[in-house]
Amino acid sequence: MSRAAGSPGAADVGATGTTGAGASNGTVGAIVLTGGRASRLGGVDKARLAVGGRPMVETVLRAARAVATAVVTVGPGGDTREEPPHSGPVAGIAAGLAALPQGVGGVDVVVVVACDLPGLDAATLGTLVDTVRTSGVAAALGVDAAGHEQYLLAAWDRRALAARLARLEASGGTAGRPVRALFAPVDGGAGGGETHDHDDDNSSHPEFLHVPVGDPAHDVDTWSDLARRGPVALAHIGPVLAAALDPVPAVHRAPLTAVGAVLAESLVAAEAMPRGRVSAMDGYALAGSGPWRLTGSARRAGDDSAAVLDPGCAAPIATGALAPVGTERVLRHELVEVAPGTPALVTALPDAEGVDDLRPVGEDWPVGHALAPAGTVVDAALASAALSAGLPEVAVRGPVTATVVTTGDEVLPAHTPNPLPPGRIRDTVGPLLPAVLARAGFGAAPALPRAMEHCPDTAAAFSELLRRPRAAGEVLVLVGATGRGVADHLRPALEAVGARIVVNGVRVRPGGSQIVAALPGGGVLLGLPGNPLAAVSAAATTGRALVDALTGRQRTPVFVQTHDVAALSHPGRSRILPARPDGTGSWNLAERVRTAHLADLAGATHLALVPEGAGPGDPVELVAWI
Ligand SMILES: Nc1nc2c(c(=O)[nH]1)N[C@H]1C(S)=C(S)[C@@H](COP(=O)(O)OP(=O)(O)OC[C@H]3O[C@@H](n4cnc5c(N)ncnc54)[C@H](O)[C@@H]3O)O[C@H]1N2
Ligand code: MOO
Repeated sequence: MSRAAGSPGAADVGATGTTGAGASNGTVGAIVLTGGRASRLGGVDKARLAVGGRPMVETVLRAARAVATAVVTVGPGGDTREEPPHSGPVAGIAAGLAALPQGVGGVDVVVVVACDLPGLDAATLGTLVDTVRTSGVAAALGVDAAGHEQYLLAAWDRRALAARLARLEASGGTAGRPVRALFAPVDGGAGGGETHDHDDDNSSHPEFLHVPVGDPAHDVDTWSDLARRGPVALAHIGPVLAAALDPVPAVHRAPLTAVGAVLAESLVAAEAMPRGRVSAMDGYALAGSGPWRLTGSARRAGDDSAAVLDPGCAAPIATGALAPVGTERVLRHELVEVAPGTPALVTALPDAEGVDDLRPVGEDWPVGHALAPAGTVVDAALASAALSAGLPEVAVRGPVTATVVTTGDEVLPAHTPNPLPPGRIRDTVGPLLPAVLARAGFGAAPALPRAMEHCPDTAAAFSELLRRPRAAGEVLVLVGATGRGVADHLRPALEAVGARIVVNGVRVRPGGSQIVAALPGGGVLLGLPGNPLAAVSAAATTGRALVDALTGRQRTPVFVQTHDVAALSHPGRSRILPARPDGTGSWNLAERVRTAHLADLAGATHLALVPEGAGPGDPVELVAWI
């Protein structure tokens, strides 16, 4: 995790800032925990994950600075660190407290917050601080609307926090302790350790108060937590979809009918390659040492008769033929000389030194050899190899299928002749989407051009379309209506039919308004923005991530160095730009694109994914879009 941007350095600790929102009879300090391994987020730098366009840690720091005169970040690159590193939040809080100003003029209330609270605001922290000050409890902690405690959203009486940390330190140390240990009952204390709702009468003098704060108590622990908070980064679509959608069930298929599907299990050879001792060349099977008498009968591929070759003898043998019993070596005919006679004599030429054209059983692979891991796409070569390995069937998922439906009452079929009525346009993207989706990994594109299904701009038509029963793994690809305009029925219809939205916008241009949702009738919706270039970009990128999520496909991305990536990059969102080879091993990216047509994509075989905030020399991912 990098240092929290804008976090105060050690010199800033104790600097004067905004005073607490509560009745102030001392100063407020804040400990912001930025560490943690983010294991359910694939180990990303959680603090820097952006929600609403701002890294979560910046939101939390902004709120903390509004109520506290001293703010300490604890974590890698922060003001201080837990000891030892990665020893958990309690050790982090101990390190943070030690870094806050002590003694006269020091803090009397300590706010303890995690960095992953993107809904946090100053008012919430002010309420917690006020609660501690006015009630005299050890700590006030936030709870969400469902009543779940958020231990890392609390305001503490400094002395109570110090005492509890000292107690834990004395009984095994603070390292590795769960944060709830700080709230554990203290033996002998009247009402010790009890937590009470804020509204309770406090006759039993609880040590802790629950303060209902609602959304600010929701942390981001998973990809689904992140996606619920609005547009996700282009780079995070894959993990967000994988976390939100179940893969389609695995089925068994004959290898050649599984091309395009994804291995659900590793492909393990049932038979060795080769299965028997066979000749790699047309030549002579040889037994014992030479010269050899050519007495054996010729051996052809497919002949499994019980022929025996005696020592000192040779027999003609064909490529792929099983060697007769007794064969010790095979030499291709270029490497021997055959002298006529009765019998003829076979002699090895000098170049035969060290050569043996007899293939032992399992020379290429033994029984049980894993030819490809789960997640591999079955291509023609792998299907063929599965046959070589004696597999009548392979376990696969997919291919998933796509049904393309256009929207927009202004959109007329692609073949509509001139003159078009004013304000109307032709469908210039629907007919080619099947090919783009096929490139992304969906099942084979139907023949083009084909009649597109079109959904009229009415709420009823959208609801009917979204409710229609669909097979698992069928993706409804809708073009347009993803916006929030007067004619955009998709979002209201998704809500009306009870769909589960899993991606609600992506931080990318073009294509930012795209939507992915699990549909009530089965299947998944991929809502593409209506502008043709945005639709193609989203189909190529989110489309392939959907295939990955639904099939378990593992892909190796293609990264390249390009010219001017830093100049082309935007700080807050990715860009998708047409890419063309420059003829010298690098790529030229279009500087800008117009999205209402595909003219800027003509001749560009690839789309370049320019990461947000890219620096000079940063790699760019290339996606073959068609
Ligand atoms: N207030 C805002 N308005 C819009 C924004 C925005 O951020 N704020 N973003 C713009 C961008 S960028 C896009 S992309 C679109 C996405 O919205 P929709 O998915 O609802 O797209 P539509 O409004 O349905 O269509 C947009 C555009 O594309 C034309 N279109 C639609 N389908 C086809 C087709 N099959 N073939 C050719 N052209 C098509 C449609 O006529 C519109 O002109 O929102 C912008 N607005
Ligand atoms: O998604 Mo819009 O067309 O960014 O271009």
